[in-house]
Amino acid sequence: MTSIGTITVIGAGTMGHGIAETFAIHGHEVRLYDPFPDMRGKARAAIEAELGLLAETGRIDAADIPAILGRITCPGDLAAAVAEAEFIIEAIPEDIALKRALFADLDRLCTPGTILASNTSSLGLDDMIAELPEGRRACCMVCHWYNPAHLVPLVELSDFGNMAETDLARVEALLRGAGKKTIRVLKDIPGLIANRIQQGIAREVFALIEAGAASAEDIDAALKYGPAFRYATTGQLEIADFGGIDIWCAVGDNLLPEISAAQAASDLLRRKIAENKLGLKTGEGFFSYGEGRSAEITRDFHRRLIRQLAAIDDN
Ligand SMILES: NC(=O)C1=CN([C@@H]2O[C@H](COP(=O)(O)OP(=O)(O)OC[C@H]3O[C@@H](n4cnc5c(N)ncnc54)[C@H](O)[C@@H]3O)[C@@H](O)[C@H]2O)C=CC1
Ligand SMILES: O=C(O)[C@@H](O)C(=O)[C@H](O)[C@@H](O)CO
Repeated sequence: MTSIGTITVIGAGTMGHGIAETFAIHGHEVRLYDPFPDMRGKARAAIEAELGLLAETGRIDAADIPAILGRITCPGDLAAAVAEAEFIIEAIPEDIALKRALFADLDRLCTPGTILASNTSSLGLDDMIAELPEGRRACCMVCHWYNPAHLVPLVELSDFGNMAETDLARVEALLRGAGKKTIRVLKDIPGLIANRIQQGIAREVFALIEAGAASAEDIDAALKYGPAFRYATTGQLEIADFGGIDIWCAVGDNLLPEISAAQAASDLLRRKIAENKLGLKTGEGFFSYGEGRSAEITRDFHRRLIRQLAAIDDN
């Protein structure tokens, strides 16, 4: 099986910069393309800051940082960014029209056999590539990373039977070689696996806040020191086995009629959007962060995740 060489990441935002950083840390030449120069600049600054914290916490050697940065180029021209690339992943905004247009551009610009992946959170692969020729569609997949991409181990691979096994195996080897934990999603279901689970949890959390069941701090603490604490080392199906499937069945019958079955995002989120309380990026969401503390708070969040990484390294 031939390993993947040059990698191109399209979209240098929240996810794209971390994906590019991850591949560069693991020795790959990476082109990080974005049409907006300011985004390319912000991406490089974010990568440098994150590499500094990885070095400070011993995850990488500080002496390697110049070489890692040297493996990342940030072209502003799409054709140049994708030339000779063997694996391309897009992390552009979650907008089906944008993604369809980008895949059409990639079909025009890329050599046959180039693997094209989407980091989409919720859109269907087929919706993005339906207009592409059959041969190009057979090289398309979803490759869904979690935020922050350079720290969260999970990457969900999903081709829905669309790709040759050899190509899927090459991507799997690429990601595992970059320290990621991959799973294969077998059905064309929007949101894949972990996002569907996560949205189910978030739906109930927002419903509990709306109902005034507990404070925001306590609801987050309940998750952090309860189920999420267990989930860090033990999956839900194992937990059901350990707790007793009969118990999980009985409790399910009692509680499922009681919990939220909302079929749309909570109005609580819409009210906060209307108040421009978008979270850390506007200084307030469910919690208040004050002005100009985004970098400090993000660094603390990453430091917590790095400690968590150390804990699961032995798993
Ligand atoms: N933010 C998150 O927590 C996660 C997001 N995702 C998915 O990753 C994708 C990207 O999300 P984010 O990184 O959060 O978005 P973002 O808004 O932070 O970054 C998107 C980047 O794409 C660039 N861009 C816009 N139009 C473009 C185009 N036509 N061609 C190339 N670049 C373009 C923008 O300049 C921006 O830098 C979305 O599909 C999202 O659903 C997946 C996992 C987590
Ligand atoms: O949480 C993540 O990192 C990913 O699962 C995402 O796709 C987005 O954050 C999404 O879950 C937001 O709803």
